[in-house]
Amino acid sequence: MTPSRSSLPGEAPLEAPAIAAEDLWFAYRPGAWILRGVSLRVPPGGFWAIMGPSGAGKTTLMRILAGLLPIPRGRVFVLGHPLHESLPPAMRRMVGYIPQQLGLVRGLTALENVLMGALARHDGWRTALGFFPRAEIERAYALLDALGLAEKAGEKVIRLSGGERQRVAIARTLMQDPQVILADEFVSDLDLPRAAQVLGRVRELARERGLTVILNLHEIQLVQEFADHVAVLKEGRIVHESAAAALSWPALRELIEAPSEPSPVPAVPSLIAVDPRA
Ligand SMILES: Nc1ncnc2c1ncn2[C@@H]1O[C@H](COP(=O)(O)OP(=O)(O)OP(=O)(O)O)[C@@H](O)[C@H]1O
Repeated sequence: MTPSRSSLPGEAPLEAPAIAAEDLWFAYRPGAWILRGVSLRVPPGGFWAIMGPSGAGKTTLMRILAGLLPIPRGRVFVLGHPLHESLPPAMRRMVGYIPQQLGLVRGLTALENVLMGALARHDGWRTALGFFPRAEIERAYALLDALGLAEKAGEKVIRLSGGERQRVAIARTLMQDPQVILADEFVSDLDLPRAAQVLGRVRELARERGLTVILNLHEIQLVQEFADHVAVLKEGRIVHESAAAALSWPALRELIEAPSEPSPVPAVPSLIAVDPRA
């Protein structure tokens, strides 16, 4: 069941969101709630930014949406499937997650890293040993080419610049054929012009493919230029949502500096999550 309500008489049908969270709570340790009742609905094809101060819970939220953390309380739907129940493996491939540290294998080449994105489609021993069908190799190369990295395909990741690595990570995620991309501050190591270049390309590719994208971003200029919608997370709660262009830097600062309102604590104290990967 998806969380979309049916439309009222005379109203256009409501589009089911690509990602929806309903009253999502999360704690790494008993009682220390990191997310406190987060609700959001990201429409298909949306290009959303999540902003907020350090420690607000942005990475935690991304990891939950990527299916990497348990959901102790609340409901999350990805492409209409309930993530709080079990998500079929085929659905997991529909969600591409780019962590802040990118998760590339530095000793492998750019092309080999991109091919990793196809692993889930080929679970035989040949791919485990690095033999990919020719068509996949050509696709991986085409993706690197589309991101301006054709001539770096054979270069080991350890020898690439920060921006080149970011583009390899994007190519690897696209290789997975996702419908949703979740990217966690993946351009934070770049200066603004280079971050803008990478984000511009990601937006183009996302539009061409009809992807839904959520990015954790720190720079308001990048949010205004590239995102169509922004949500601000503070102390585990969404304190603002609007069109990205409508959020100014002074307004963001005011939101972040405003005194926090107390939030009700969930009634079931035993629902505590532990991060198994921590
Ligand atoms: N594995 C973990 N175990 C325990 N606490 C954690 C773990 N990961 C994060 N936290 C805590 O959860 C809170 C939110 O962290 P999170 O990384 O989600 O915030 P963030 O908004 O992404 O911050 P930043 O912008 O600095 O990356 C922080 O107080 C952090 O210390």
